[in-house]
Order: sequence, then structure tokens, then C-alpha cells
Amino acid sequence: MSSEIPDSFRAFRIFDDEDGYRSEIVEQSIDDQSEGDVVIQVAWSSVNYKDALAGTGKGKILRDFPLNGGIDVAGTVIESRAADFREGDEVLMTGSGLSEVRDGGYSEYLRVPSEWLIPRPDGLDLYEAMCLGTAGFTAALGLYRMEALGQTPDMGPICITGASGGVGSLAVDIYSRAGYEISAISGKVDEFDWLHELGAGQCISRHDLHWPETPLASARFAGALDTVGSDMLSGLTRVIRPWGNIAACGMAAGIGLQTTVMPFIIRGISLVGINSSGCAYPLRETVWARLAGDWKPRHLDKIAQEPIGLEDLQQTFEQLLAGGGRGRIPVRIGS
Ligand SMILES: CCC(=O)SCCNC(=O)CCNC(=O)[C@H](O)C(C)(C)COP(=O)(O)OP(=O)(O)OC[C@H]1O[C@@H](n2cnc3c(N)ncnc32)[C@H](O)[C@@H]1OP(=O)(O)O
Ligand SMILES: NC(=O)c1ccc[n+]([C@@H]2O[C@H](COP(=O)([O-])OP(=O)(O)OC[C@H]3O[C@@H](n4cnc5c(N)ncnc54)[C@H](O)[C@@H]3O)[C@@H](O)[C@H]2O)c1
Repeated sequence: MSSEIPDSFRAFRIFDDEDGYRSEIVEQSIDDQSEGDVVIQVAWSSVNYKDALAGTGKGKILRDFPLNGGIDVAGTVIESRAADFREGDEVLMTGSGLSEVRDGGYSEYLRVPSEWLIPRPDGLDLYEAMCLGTAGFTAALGLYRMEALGQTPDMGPICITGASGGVGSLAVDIYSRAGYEISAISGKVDEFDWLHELGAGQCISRHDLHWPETPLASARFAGALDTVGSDMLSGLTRVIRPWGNIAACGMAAGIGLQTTVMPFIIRGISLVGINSSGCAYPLRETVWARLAGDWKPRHLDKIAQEPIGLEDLQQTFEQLLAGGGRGRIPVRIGS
């Protein structure tokens, strides 16, 4: 790694102006970026569903324009005015306003506020940290919050929806490592063998699901991590066993939710909202420590696809939004 910030470097930047909503690779300088007390020489980022919404304009993700895309970043500190970080430190940052209100990780150098930076935990290298990224953090935060509400492996199987995607596949790996029996729901029957390899005990085709319309139906799962939303989440509320939990993190199928109070007051289930982006710093550190330790996925090599570059982002976004994602997509930024 070189130790000087070049006058000009590459970034994937998102615009919304008189020429319309668009994203392109630009040359920029560090002074073109949002404020911060630390500059990182970026090594890796990743592609999340939210990056695809931001990069294509299909979701209202950016709240300021223009900004560099990329809600995840990992690299080495090259310049610091912060007491807690020194040149040469390896760091990562997920969510925390990246590609929402400040420039994101699709950039060879990135200036960030140190208050959101996580020192790379022992047990993960920078590449692995970005194979996890927001997706892995979200899966782990879901489990952390369900366990805080009393979820334990002996209560029975956890259902993971959108199981072939980034959050879903990492959750299958992490939760099975944590001792849970996993029922994976996916529309991609071709991926069932792979999901079994990651730790799913049972795979269920989304196309064979017929959620009951009644307020309650036979309880079949002890808990759930839902990345899909809409009818999937509505149906799940009706089939969770007494005192079980649902961690709701996604809306790949839509943002609606139709249910009744019955699952909550008769079975005592809890619906927990997962917000990876705004998660408070102490909990962030705790969850990253688990991801680097006892919750580190055992099959990252099977979940991570071949790395892509900045020039591949647009095409990858389209594939992801069309439901064509499988596992995680690391983005190589540094040479
Ligand atoms: C990591 C993966 C993920 O997070 S997946 C989720 C990705 N996020 C999304 O897709 C949400 C995109 N946002 C939207 O679609 C819209 O903002 C929604 C929520 C529908 C509201 O739109 P609209 O009715 O036009 O109102 P608005 O945008 O002015 O917002 C209303 C108030 O809500 C707030 N808000 C909005 N987005 C955020 C956000 N991401 N984080 C925190 N606050 C948010 C706005 O600031 C606004 O509140 P206020 O009036 O400023 O106090
Ligand atoms: N709340 C948070 O903090 C948080 C963090 C990360 C991701 N998310 C959300 O979780 C979801 C998954 O994110 P990801 O990065 O893993 O994306 P991804 O594209 O890797 O995975 C999405 C999965 O959903 C499936 N899917 C797509 N459309 C569907 C539909 N109509 N019905 C059922 N399944 C469908 C896909 O096949 C894929 O398995 C997204 O909605 C994303 O916004 C939320």
C-alpha cells in the first residue's frame, strides 16, 4: 500500500440532477468527498441489495447528491486526525450513513468520520470482513436480538427466508454454527444442495408455500429471519411457535405487512426490527466480535462469488434486483 493520497483517484458516483438519476465512474480528489477525520485506502467493498437500489435509483436510499455508492468499506488508514486511529490501522465500516448521507465505499480512497469506524477484529481479514459486510452484520444482529428475547436452539427450527441471497445464505451458515436447526426458504430449487452444504437441515420451495389466511395456523417454526417481507412476513407471523421471535430485516418482495394481534397475544411471539445501518456503536462492536469469533461462518468460500470491480457494478445491480443474487459479491477496490 502506498502512503500518500493521490491528487486523483477512481470512484463510483451517484448523481441526481438536471441530467437525471445516474451513476458513473469518475475521477475525484479527497476534497470532493464528505467530511471526516480519517482517510482510508480502500481494499474491499461489497454489493448489497441496498447498493443496487441506490445505484439504479429504484429505492430512495441517498438523501444527499451526488455521493459515492457503497454501504460497506474495508481498508487501511492512510491519514488520521482521530486519537483512536493511526496510519496503518486496518478498519471497516458498514452502513453508518455510507451512500446515504455521506460518500460510500466504492472509491479507491475514502474520508470518513472515525466515530463509525470499527478496528478490524482479530479473526477476520479485510476480504472476509467484506464477504460479510452489511449482509453478515444484519444476519448476526438478527440472531443477537432474537437471543436477547430468549431464543434458544432447543426451542426448535429457525426459518430463514430469501435463503439464497447475501443475508439469507450467511444466516444459514451463522445460525447453524450457533446450534440452530435451519429451515431455508428459497425460490431457487437449484440452490438447495448448496444451502444444505451451508447448514440448512430442510429446504422449502417458496413456490410450494401456501400461507393460511387465518390469524393463527399450525405452528411450525420456533423463530425466523425474514429478508423478504410482504406475504412472506405476514404468513410467518401465523406459524411461529409460542414465545418465538421473528427478526424482520428485508423487503425484497415488498413493504406490506398483513397480520393480526393474535400471534402476539395468544402465542406471545415477538417481531423484532433489524436496522443494520443505524445500529449503535457498542452493539456494532459486539456483533463484529461475534462474527470474527464463535459466529464466523464456516463456508465463506462457498458463499462469496468471484470479486468484481467498479466497472461491473451496474450490471450486477440489475441482476440482484431481478432476484438473481446468490451469496455475496465482494468488490475489489485496491490493486
Ligand atoms: C441495509 C439494507 C437496508 O437498510 S434495506 C432498507 C433500504 N431503505 C429503503 O429502501 C428506504 C427508502 N426510503 C423510502 O422509501 C422513503 O424514505 C419512505 C420510507 C417510503 C418514506 O418516504 P416519504 O414518504 O417520501 O418521506 P421521506 O423520504 O421524506 O421520509 C419521511 C421521514 O422519514 C425519515 N427517513 C427516511 N428515510 C430514512 C432513513 N433511511 N433513515 C432515517 N430516517 C429516514 C426522513 O428523514 C423523514 O423524517 P424527517 O421529516 O426528516 O424527520
Ligand atoms: N434491515 C437491514 O438492516 C438490512 C440489511 C441488509 C439487507 N436488508 C434487506 O434484506 C433483503 C436482502 O438483502 P440482500 O443484500 O441479502 O439481497 P440479495 O439480493 O442478496 O438477496 C435477496 C433474496 O431475496 C430473494 N427474493 C427476491 N425477490 C423476491 C420475492 N419477490 N419473493 C421472495 N424472495 C425474493 C432473492 O432470490 C434472494 O435470495 C433486502 O430487502 C435488503 O434491503 C436489510
